[in-house]
Amino acid sequence: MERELTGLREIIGDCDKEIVQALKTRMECIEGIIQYKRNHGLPVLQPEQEKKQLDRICKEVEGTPFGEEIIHIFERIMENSRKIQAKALFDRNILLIGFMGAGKSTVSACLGKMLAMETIEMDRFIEEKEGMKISQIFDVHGEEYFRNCESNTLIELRSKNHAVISCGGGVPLRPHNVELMKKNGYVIWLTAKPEAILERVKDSTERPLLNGHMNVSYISSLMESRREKYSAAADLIIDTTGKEIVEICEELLQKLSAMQKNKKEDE
Ligand SMILES: Nc1ncnc2c1ncn2[C@@H]1O[C@H](COP(=O)(O)OP(=O)(O)OP(=O)(O)O)[C@@H](O)[C@H]1O
Ligand SMILES: O=C(O)C1=C[C@@H](O)[C@@H](O)[C@H](O)C1
Ligand SMILES: [Mg+2]
Repeated sequence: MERELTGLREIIGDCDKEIVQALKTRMECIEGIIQYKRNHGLPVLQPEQEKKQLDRICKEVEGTPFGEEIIHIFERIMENSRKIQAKALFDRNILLIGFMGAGKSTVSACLGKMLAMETIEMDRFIEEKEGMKISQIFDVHGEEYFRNCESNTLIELRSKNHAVISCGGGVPLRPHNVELMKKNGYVIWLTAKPEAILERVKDSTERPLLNGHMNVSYISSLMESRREKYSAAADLIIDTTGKEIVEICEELLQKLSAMQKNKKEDE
């Protein structure tokens, strides 16, 4: 009986060795793919390719016991492959800035999934720390206090090195914040036409600066007054008007890779 158990454990040990070897080979292939994509200016991530691989695995395990568990393991393998690709392609944080409703939070969530990167919402981070919603912080402590919370959060986030950070809409207003952001990663400015912004945020009361001012003319003038500040902070600008989220993320990744490539060639 005991010998049978030892035998089974030995087989598991051999399986693990084979799995480790196969994973090493798989990761090496991923490194090769990264290099190829870089050299040929191809999109960073190709979700249709991942879907093809997963379909292949599903067929392979069809009707076998543990099919569901095996698929689950492969999903993790693919998630980690995305992580390796993203780490190789982007060596720094990605910080999203822009007007309220420009899509920073939505794009950040989508990018985080695509690149298997950690995502950080500055507004949520502050809400958790202060134990109240942004609108309450404005009501109880005033805007200046909230702006100090933003600056302190940026200081805390200096320790992050591979995250997508969705900044509050007003973060680039302070020059010192801009300095911190630029040191901490690539700053991407998401823009949208005032009409599109209004359409996106008109039913929400969560943005204190817009409460009582839900109209295109107010949004336009506040946006205009901030344009120079956003522009000074931005490494890259992406117009989101009329675009789907995935489309925006793909454009962002394409432009970011090209920018990184140019930067490295200049160095
Ligand atoms: N490209 C888009 N097309 C249509 N709707 C969008 C787009 N991007 C975001 N939205 C929608 O607009 C709303 C605001 O988006 P989101 O919260 O991501 O903006 P934000 O830039 O994070 O705003 P804030 O600065 O207030 O945090 C959400 O309901 C979201 O679903
Ligand atoms: O643009 C702004 O000033 C703000 C944007 C939101 O993300 C919140 O940070 C807050 O509502 C202020
Ligand atoms: Mg947001």
